[in-house]
Amino acid sequence: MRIVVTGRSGQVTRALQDRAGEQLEVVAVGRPEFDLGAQLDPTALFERLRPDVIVNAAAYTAVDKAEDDRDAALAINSFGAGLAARAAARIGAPIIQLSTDYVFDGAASRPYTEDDPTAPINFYGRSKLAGEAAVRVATSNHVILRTSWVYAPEGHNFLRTMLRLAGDRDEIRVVADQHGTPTSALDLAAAIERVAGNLVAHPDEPSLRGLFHLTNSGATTWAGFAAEIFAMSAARGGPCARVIPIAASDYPTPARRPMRSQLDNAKIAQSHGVRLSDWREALQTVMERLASNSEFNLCIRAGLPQPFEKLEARKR
Ligand SMILES: NC(=O)C1=CN([C@@H]2O[C@H](COP(=O)(O)OP(=O)(O)OC[C@H]3O[C@@H](n4cnc5c(N)ncnc54)[C@H](OP(=O)(O)O)[C@@H]3O)[C@@H](O)[C@H]2O)C=CC1
Ligand SMILES: Cc1cn([C@H]2C[C@H](O)[C@@H](COP(=O)(O)OP(=O)(O)O[C@H]3O[C@@H](C)C(=O)[C@@H](O)[C@H]3O)O2)c(=O)[nH]c1=O
Ligand SMILES: [Mg+2]
Repeated sequence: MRIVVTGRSGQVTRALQDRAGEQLEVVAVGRPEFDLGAQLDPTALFERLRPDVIVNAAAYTAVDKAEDDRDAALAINSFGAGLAARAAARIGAPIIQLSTDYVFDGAASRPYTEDDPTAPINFYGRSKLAGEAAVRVATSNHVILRTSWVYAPEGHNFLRTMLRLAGDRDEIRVVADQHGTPTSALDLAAAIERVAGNLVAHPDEPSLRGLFHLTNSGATTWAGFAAEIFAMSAARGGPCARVIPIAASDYPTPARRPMRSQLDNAKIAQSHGVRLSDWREALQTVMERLASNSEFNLCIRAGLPQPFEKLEARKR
């Protein structure tokens, strides 16, 4: 199977590339020849690459920046997604569109299902929701996959931000009243491969198409996620800091974030046979991967920026 994935070095793109092997070919397309913001029709590019499935993973993902950079966020996340989906339809390939828990307002008291009404409270969420609609209009041969709190050993994510901040701080204040589910890009890529395989194997099966929620299982808060990151990092001699739980109201940001955005994963388990592990288990795997890369080890070996010393001091 050949997957064409959009975005050059995004977390999901890289995780898919890592899975490439005999059964799976992964071709990443990105700027400049594939630019979701430039409103260029990618039909000819897709035609040339002859994918079995297209994964639109490219997006404007800077949540706070999107509040002030609305034209770009909308161009990429909405119009761009529509262009990619129309091109997919023209070449007869299914498209898997990535979307987000931030399409919800977070006021629910239980995990959101695919039937629950959306009501984004920030512009990133609005632009991604408009992207879902654009894909739906362009082709019925789609899967819209809403996920949340994605992290990976590489790229821009909360895990790496926390480890970096722990490099020069003993304490980090982290929001403890926003609930959701951290999701490993590695697990997400495995699931995408499975879903793509199902779409190819059953080109006319409607139950495999449409809207699905997919995250690791369980839930926590950003503070809970940070605490687990540091516990696992400390166990490997990596950077760690004390997490000071705070209210979101004490951490002002340009964009509001949902208070509860856990997603119910029952539908994709039923239709595609995909079920992801508990978020802590997934985090272990990513931490192992991270600990084996040079950056993490360098930090330990050089004793810089003293994560190890801090840890030793605490043990004494
Ligand atoms: N990160 C998260 O927490 C979550 C992400 N999602 C969704 O999952 C998908 C994948 O996210 P993730 O892998 O984390 O994304 P990243 O933030 O890691 O990467 C974004 C990707 O989008 C590409 N990109 C940005 N602008 C353009 C453009 N104008 N034209 C072409 N490519 C562009 C970037 O390209 P380049 O490599 O060239 O910089 C990069 O590859 C996105 O649709 C996102 O909305 C959903 C829920 C949570
Ligand atoms: C860096 C930092 C953040 N925070 C808070 C701010 C915010 O409420 C929360 C998460 O902040 P971030 O900016 O890392 O995460 P954010 O960009 O909101 O992450 C979102 O990205 C998009 C792309 C998605 O689709 C969502 O699913 C979600 O993953 O943590 C702290 O409390 N302390 C800190 O030191
Ligand atoms: Mg962010």
